[in-house]
Amino acid sequence: MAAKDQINGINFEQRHGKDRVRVGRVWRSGEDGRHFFVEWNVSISLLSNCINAYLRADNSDIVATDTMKNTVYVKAKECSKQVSVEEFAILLAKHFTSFYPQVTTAIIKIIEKPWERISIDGQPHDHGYKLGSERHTTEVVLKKDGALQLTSGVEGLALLKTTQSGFEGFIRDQNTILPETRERMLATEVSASWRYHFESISSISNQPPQFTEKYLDVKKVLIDTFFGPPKEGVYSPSVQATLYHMANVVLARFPDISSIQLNMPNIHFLPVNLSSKANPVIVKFEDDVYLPTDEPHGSIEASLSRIQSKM
Ligand SMILES: O=c1[nH]c(=O)c2[nH]c(=O)[nH]c2[nH]1
Repeated sequence: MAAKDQINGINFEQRHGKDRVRVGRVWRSGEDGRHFFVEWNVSISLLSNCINAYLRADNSDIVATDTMKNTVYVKAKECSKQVSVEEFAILLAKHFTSFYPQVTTAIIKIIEKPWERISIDGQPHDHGYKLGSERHTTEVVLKKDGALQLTSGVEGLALLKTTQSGFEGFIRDQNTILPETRERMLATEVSASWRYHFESISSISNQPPQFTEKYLDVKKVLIDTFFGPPKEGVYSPSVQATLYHMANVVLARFPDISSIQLNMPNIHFLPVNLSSKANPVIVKFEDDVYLPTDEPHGSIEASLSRIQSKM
C-alpha cells in the first residue's frame, strides 16, 4: 500500500515512516504494588501528500520520521492506564491520521516482546519478569475517513510432537526418495495473523474489545488443535491438513475474526542410521534418535477468509 500519484503519465507511489522504534512501559498499580511491563517494537508507515519532497526538494509537507519516533514515547507516556498492543497501535494511527492534514493512511505494526511475569515458589512476582518465546503482533491500517483494518497475530510459536504424524500418498516420480510413513516427528514454528471484522474506527471506539484475552484464546485454540487431547493426541496426515484444521477451528470459535493466515514450516528431524563397512548396523533408527535441523525446511502457508454475505 502506498500513496499514489500520476506525474507526466508515470505512476508514482510512495510512503515513509520509522521502523523498529523500541519502547518499554511500566504501569504501577497503586492498590497492591504490582507492576505491569510491556516492551514493544513499533514500525510506522505513513501514506501522505508530500510529493513535492520527491519532485521539488520541498519538505514542507513531510512529517519527519524523527517526529514519528518521538510520538511513540509521547503516546506511551500519555497512556496512564495499561493498554493492549492493539490499542496502542490504534491510538498511534489515530494520532497520525487526525493530526496531520497531509496524512491519508497510517500503517502501524508492533511486535510485543514476550516478557512474562515470573513466579517464585508458585507465587506471581510483583515486578519480576522472564523472557518467554512466542511474540504477540499487531498491524493497524487506518485511513483518514476512519476505515480500519485490524490484524493480530503470533509469531515464533514453536510446537513439536513426537508421534501422531505421518505423510503418505504424495506424488512419486524419478526424484522421490522420501518413504511413506504413519510415524514421524512433527515440528513447526507457527506464524499466524488474524483479521478482526471491525471495518471502522467508530465500531471499536466506545468499547475496545479485550484484545489481549482474545490473543491468548486464539493462541490456545491453535495449540490445542495442533496437539489434540493429552493422552491420545490427534493424527496429522500432513502439515497442510493440520494447518487447515487449526485455521478452521479459529474461524468457527471466534465470530469476530473474518480471516486468518497461517505459516507453518515443516522443520525436519531426520532419522539417524549409522553404519560402516566393518559394522553395517552401528545405530538403527527405531523412532528414537534424530538429527535436528533448521534448514532446509518445508514451507507451508494458507489463508482462510469468510465469504462476505451479500445480504
Ligand atoms: O506434511 C508434509 N507436507 C509436505 O508437503 C511434505 N513434503 C515433504 O517432503 N514432507 C512433507 N510433509
